[in-house]
Amino acid sequence: MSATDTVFALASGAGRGAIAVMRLSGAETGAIVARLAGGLPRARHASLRPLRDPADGEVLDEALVLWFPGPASYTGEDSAELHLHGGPAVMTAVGGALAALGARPAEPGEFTRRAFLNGRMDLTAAEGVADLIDAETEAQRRQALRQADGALARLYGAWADRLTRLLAHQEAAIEFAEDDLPTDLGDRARDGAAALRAEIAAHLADGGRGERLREGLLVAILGAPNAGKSSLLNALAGREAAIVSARAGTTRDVVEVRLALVGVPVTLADTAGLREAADEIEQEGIRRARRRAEEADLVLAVFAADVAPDPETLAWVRPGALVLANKVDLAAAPAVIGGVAPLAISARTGQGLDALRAHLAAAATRLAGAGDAALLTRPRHRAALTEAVAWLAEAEAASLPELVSETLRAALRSLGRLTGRIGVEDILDVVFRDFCIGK
Ligand SMILES: Nc1nc2c(ncn2[C@@H]2O[C@H](COP(=O)(O)OP(=O)(O)OP(=O)(O)O)[C@@H](O)[C@H]2O)c(=O)[nH]1
Ligand SMILES: [K+]
Ligand SMILES: [Mg+2]
Repeated sequence: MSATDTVFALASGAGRGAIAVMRLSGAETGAIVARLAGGLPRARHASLRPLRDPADGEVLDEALVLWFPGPASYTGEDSAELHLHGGPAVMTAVGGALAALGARPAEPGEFTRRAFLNGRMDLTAAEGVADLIDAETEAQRRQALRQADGALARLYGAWADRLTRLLAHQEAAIEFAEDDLPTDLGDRARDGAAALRAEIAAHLADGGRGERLREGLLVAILGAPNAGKSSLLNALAGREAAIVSARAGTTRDVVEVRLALVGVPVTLADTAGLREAADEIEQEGIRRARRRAEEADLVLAVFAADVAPDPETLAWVRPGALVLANKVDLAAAPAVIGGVAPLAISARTGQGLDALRAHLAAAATRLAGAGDAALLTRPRHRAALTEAVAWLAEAEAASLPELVSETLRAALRSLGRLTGRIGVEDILDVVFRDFCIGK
């Protein structure tokens, strides 16, 4: 299997549909499409053609054929699209004909991988394409589109360019020192490293919003048995997702629903009521409740207004938790619970739920709101940038010029891994373009 094979894949979803899009990419695309469609249409113009079986000339389908010669195509290679009638038999027949003509089925992500290998996009943009396909909500879609469009690629590429220039200055400083010429190039490299480090550090200090938006927020509902947790989940979800009953210990497992709040995907988790349970299954449910709450971005600590607050749930009244007094249709909400003024709600009558939704929306914006900023979205980005910051700090502190060079080079490698772009040649290019060293 080679990256230079001509590949094909169904670009639209599998199954029946009005139209299915079969996509091809690779050097043989033009020849294969010409054989199948009796000639190549004009580049980037849709043309209706019969597709014929190369073996016996039988018409397989009438298709819209689009021809995208490289390098101005998605993959950078010669590519084509066949818009077929969307039935399984059509797909099988056309797929068989393409294979008979020498193309092979593409691996998952292979079109985008080729686009990356051909320099059509960097790694972060390729990740953005994947995220765009997976996006469930508006805010996710905007963030993914921005990234696919190269927002992170431009930011990280500009940092890599600056770093390359600093490294070139530093190398030149070493050269000039050998010639006993006075120079402040070394200081300039060090100052530049400090400035760059501050910028990257500021980008890292985003509170994890981009990553949270990509992953979605986890909100866990905790409380004593019968506090009304499942009732609250159902009220917020707008459907009977969890069983509600007057019997304490109804919920045994974690019940989750997906919601979108201000465009942020949220998993709302209802859990087993916290108490000293004798029952083995209930104990396991409570263990799961606690584990989910530990993982949660936000805990809703639910108390019933008509009973005294239980110590198990009080232990979860900590910064980052939202304290709720439920059943305020039965009794007035206490002024404070665990030192915090609770939000008064009734899962039964709906009282206070709009205020709760507003609180949740504000939390979603605070924790995962991207606004217009290009935020990092993956642990991979965070790890590479954290590494670059550490190398830059070493460069600033290094006393030997060679060590400054070494550490700047390491920082550049970290950025290079992030974008998949930087090789040593880039540094050499700048050294020889920006400097006339004269020896
Ligand atoms: N009056 C009143 N009753 C409520 C309210 N919320 C829940 N209930 C009732 O309280 C009882 C327990 O509700 P659930 O939602 O099952 O409580 P839970 O916290 O999920 O209980 P477990 O799953 O056993 O931990 C049910 O009879 C609900 O109808 C409320 O706001 N007002
Ligand atoms: K219950
Ligand atoms: Mg329940």
